Amino acid sequence: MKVLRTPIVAVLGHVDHGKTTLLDRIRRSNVTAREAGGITQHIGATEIPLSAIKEICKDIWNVNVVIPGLLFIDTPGHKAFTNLRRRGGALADLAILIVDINEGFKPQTEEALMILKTFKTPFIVAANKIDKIPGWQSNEGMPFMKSYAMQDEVVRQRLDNRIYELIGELYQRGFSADRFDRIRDFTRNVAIVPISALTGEGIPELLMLLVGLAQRYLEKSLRLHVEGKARGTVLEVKEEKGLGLTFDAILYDGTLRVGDRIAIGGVEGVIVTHVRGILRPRPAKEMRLESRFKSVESVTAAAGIKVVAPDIEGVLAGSEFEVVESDEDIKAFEQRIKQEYQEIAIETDEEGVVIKTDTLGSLEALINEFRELGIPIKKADVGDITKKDVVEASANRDELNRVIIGFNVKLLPGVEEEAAKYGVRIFTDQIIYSLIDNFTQWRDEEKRLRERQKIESIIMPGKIQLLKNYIFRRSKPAVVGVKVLAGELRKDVKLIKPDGTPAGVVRSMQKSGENISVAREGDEIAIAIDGVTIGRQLEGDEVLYVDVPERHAKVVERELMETLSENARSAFREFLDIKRKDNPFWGK
Ligand SMILES: Nc1nc2c(ncn2[C@@H]2O[C@H](COP(=O)(O)OP(=O)(O)OP(=O)(O)O)[C@@H](O)[C@H]2O)c(=O)[nH]1
Repeated sequence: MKVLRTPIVAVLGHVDHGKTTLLDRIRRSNVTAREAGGITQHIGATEIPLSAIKEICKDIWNVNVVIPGLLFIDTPGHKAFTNLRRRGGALADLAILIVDINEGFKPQTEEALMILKTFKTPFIVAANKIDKIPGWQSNEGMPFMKSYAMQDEVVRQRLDNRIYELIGELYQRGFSADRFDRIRDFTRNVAIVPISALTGEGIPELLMLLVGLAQRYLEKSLRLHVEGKARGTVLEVKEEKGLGLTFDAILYDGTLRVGDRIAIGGVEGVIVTHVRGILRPRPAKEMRLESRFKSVESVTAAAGIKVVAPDIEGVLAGSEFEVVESDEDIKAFEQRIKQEYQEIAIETDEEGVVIKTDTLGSLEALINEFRELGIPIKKADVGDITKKDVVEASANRDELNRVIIGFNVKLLPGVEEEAAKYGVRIFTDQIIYSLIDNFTQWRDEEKRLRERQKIESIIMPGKIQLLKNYIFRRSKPAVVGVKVLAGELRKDVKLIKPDGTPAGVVRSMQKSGENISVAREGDEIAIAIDGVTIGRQLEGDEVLYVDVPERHAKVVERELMETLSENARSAFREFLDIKRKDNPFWGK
């Protein structure tokens, strides 16, 4: 028979949308479910064996399942998710994205989605707090479909409307989703299960779908070597009274035994030690006993355990460990950890921003998102922000890249002063989504500002008509009424005639008796022109063009055409024709 390991499930979602309540509810479940097969408490995780899931779902159970159950990681949230890694990705095999159905999407919902996308983790959306929908009649622990059928028509409508909103939100972010009972192909669609973590409604469907998803998609990766090499992820290192230093871990592969030699990722490289003891929590009813743990000889994945081992001071939370039998094994482990780190932490683009994060997982998610946005990355690494980072960021040619993005990291002393000195901007946040949002907003605003500055310093095309009936003075300077036919006219620009000959410099402009510095398409104004005499170089009724300097004309033609009106564009083309009549390469 195929032996599949227990899939590991994480719960993600915005603050207060109900992650903890859902985990609590699943942990407590109803009494019969607990008696049915023991929902067992692990270290850092809760296991619901298949028998207990079947009991919770008994009204609707219709699947053929060979996975042994589900293991929920007890620490909810994206941090737990991105911190806990295993070979090439996140520790969790599956995720529940919990969204308060009455509030909809929030920043951390966005963030969770982003992370799930990065790690390609299959997930189900739990639309929580349906009991708060006005008029909802709660039915403790009932399957959603059954409880839904018992609600008033208007209440059902209210719920459906909110589900549609969620579908819309997910659609905008590239996910096709629907209420679970309307989905046929779960490979293409994200299922939304309406639940109440408080009353337990919908939890039967949620669990059953998770089991179904695991069974369908993960068979290959779950078909592990329960007998193979033990591998796991460290949750945290903890001092335990009477035991000394221990580490809590999730074993995701193989069987770990007391006496096994293990290699673990540490602050300063790989640590090699051996398992002195494996502890599991005592069942709740034995809680009064002296110790909270019981010692076991071996344990099989997936499981949450506490490991007693010597020399583990430097062990890094979130890193992997593996049983090693020989020196080659240790080397291979070191190599793999290094390679994985190198694959993620990058030092590539010559020009780009600097990214610093707290963990490899969050680094991976951020890099992924920046790549998708097309923002260059010069350096990405785990750790606090240092002066060296400031120096690297400041070496960028483009100011838009003189930026450090910090997720959940500190600024080391002196960094702020250094950044101010070198004109480096630092963005930090504890939500990836807001971090990216703040940065891109700044970047967009900065770009707009530049564009404006560029436009303001560039002499833009313009075409004017002299008005013969409004000649106020013939020379020194000539003062004459004009109409701006296209583009704009500024003080101090030179003018030319359609044959390319110079027609003086605009010294000043007046509109309705007021001095102005710029006139736009359609304006009728009086201008003073230096360097010409009306009756000699000018008749006083001709069309004139702004003499855009060659360097400016290049910029206009290459970059600013889109900012011009239709009229200004054709006036500019006429102007270029004049200039290129004798020199076809003018302004090219
Ligand atoms: N009415 C109702 N309230 C709920 C439900 N689920 C959670 N709550 C309440 O919502 C509040 C927040 O729930 P938590 O479970 O603490 O939310 P969380 O997502 O774990 O929040 P953080 O741990 O702060 O991120 C609590 O007051 C819960 O009692 C539900 O299904 N219905």
